[in-house]
Amino acid sequence: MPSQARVLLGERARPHPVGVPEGRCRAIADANRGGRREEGEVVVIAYVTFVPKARDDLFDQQFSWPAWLLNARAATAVPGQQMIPLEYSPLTVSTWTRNLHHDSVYPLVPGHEIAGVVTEVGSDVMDFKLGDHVAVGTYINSCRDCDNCNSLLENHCSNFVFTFNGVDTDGTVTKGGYSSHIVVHERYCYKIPDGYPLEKAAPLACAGITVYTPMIRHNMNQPGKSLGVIGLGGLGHMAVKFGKAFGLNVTVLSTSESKRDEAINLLGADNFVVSSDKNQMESLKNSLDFIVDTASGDHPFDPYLALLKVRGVMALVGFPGEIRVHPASLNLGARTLSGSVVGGTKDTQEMINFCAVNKIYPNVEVIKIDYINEALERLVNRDVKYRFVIDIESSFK
Ligand SMILES: NC(=O)C1=CN([C@@H]2O[C@H](COP(=O)(O)OP(=O)(O)OC[C@H]3O[C@@H](n4cnc5c(N)ncnc54)[C@H](OP(=O)(O)O)[C@@H]3O)[C@@H](O)[C@H]2O)C=CC1
Ligand SMILES: O=C/C=C/c1ccc(O)c(O)c1
Repeated sequence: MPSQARVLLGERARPHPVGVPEGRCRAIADANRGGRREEGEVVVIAYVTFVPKARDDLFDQQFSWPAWLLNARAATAVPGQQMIPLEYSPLTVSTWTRNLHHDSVYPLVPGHEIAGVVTEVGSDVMDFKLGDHVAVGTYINSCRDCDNCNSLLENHCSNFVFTFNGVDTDGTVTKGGYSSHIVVHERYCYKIPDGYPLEKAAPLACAGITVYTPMIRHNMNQPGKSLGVIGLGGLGHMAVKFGKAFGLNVTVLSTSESKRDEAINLLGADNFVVSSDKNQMESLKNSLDFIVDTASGDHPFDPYLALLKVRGVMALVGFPGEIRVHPASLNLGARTLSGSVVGGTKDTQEMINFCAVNKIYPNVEVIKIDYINEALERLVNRDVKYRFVIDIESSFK
């Protein structure tokens, strides 16, 4: 019988040692709970991303920065246990953190792009050992019995458990990576190859796999094909990197003229189009094999679908409020509008290995915890290239 996976975070809440301005956050005393381990689980303490998208929600009375500050502190204070200190934690606050689904359970500890070092392994763990560098992504459990799980497409298991704000098989609400450590079944843990910078690894576990999956599924790893990337953010910049590594002709479709130079000269995109410029969009019509739509906000779909060749595919990975498409945008040219969500465990490990071999690294800005409010401000203003990563360990030194 497979052992049950759990994600369990910091042991005890303590007064946090880092000053955070009054009114910006509120401490949660009961955010943590005792850690338990079972066979088959590894303990990971890590770096986590931070990507808030709506400022007000971040200061929601029950969403609390100190929740994870406290967790991070507690990690170093638990005696007698080998654990992985949380080192970097990219800031990502997504739909759940914002309670857009109205299902958030508080206190809420986010963080679903996690990278760290294994400090403890359960007796049944086969593939990991102490000291391994590992990542944990969007989900930490699934039924392990359905067709999707048996195909290692656990991301489509109807019982998959989100890394935070999910209800695990034992009824507990999961807490994410803004924490001292995470205990996770090895199935949902990915090996980071030797030499891969740990502080850059966390975004692979969500941003990376989310764009890699539809690109592979739609055979966009064939050199010479043309790729459009809507939205140059955490996901979009990874799509550009994968596109170039696959030998594609990459066009960035952005709302921000200010990103042109970076897209072309740093990320290596072949073309950059401001989506509000009708002439630029017109010149691209019927030219793209595939588009990956990473835009986080509402936007029209018809102008982008018009850029696809006959039988071209646009894969939606972002979560706009709604999709409105004129039927002719799909019927004429037999175009497809598809969707995708993160990726399975096999594909995730494959993607990480691909990144290591091809030296594909997410662009991150490593920050300490006391920079959190400035980071928030900059995130709101889309001023980050392309993930803030919190160096938790150093923040407490
Ligand atoms: N399907 C899945 O499995 C997953 C989905 N997501 C979703 O993907 C989306 C992107 O995430 P992430 O990359 O981290 O977010 P970021 O905030 O890092 O980037 C999103 C980018 O979208 C563009 N954008 C924002 N608003 C609009 C708008 N109204 N119209 C057009 N473009 C817009 C901007 O790029 P620019 O300035 O270039 O226009 C922005 O930089 C989010 O909706 C997120 O929830 C995230 C992870 C997994
Ligand atoms: O089931 C849907 C999950 C989507 C998702 C995963 C990760 C992330 O950052 C999101 O914004 C959405």
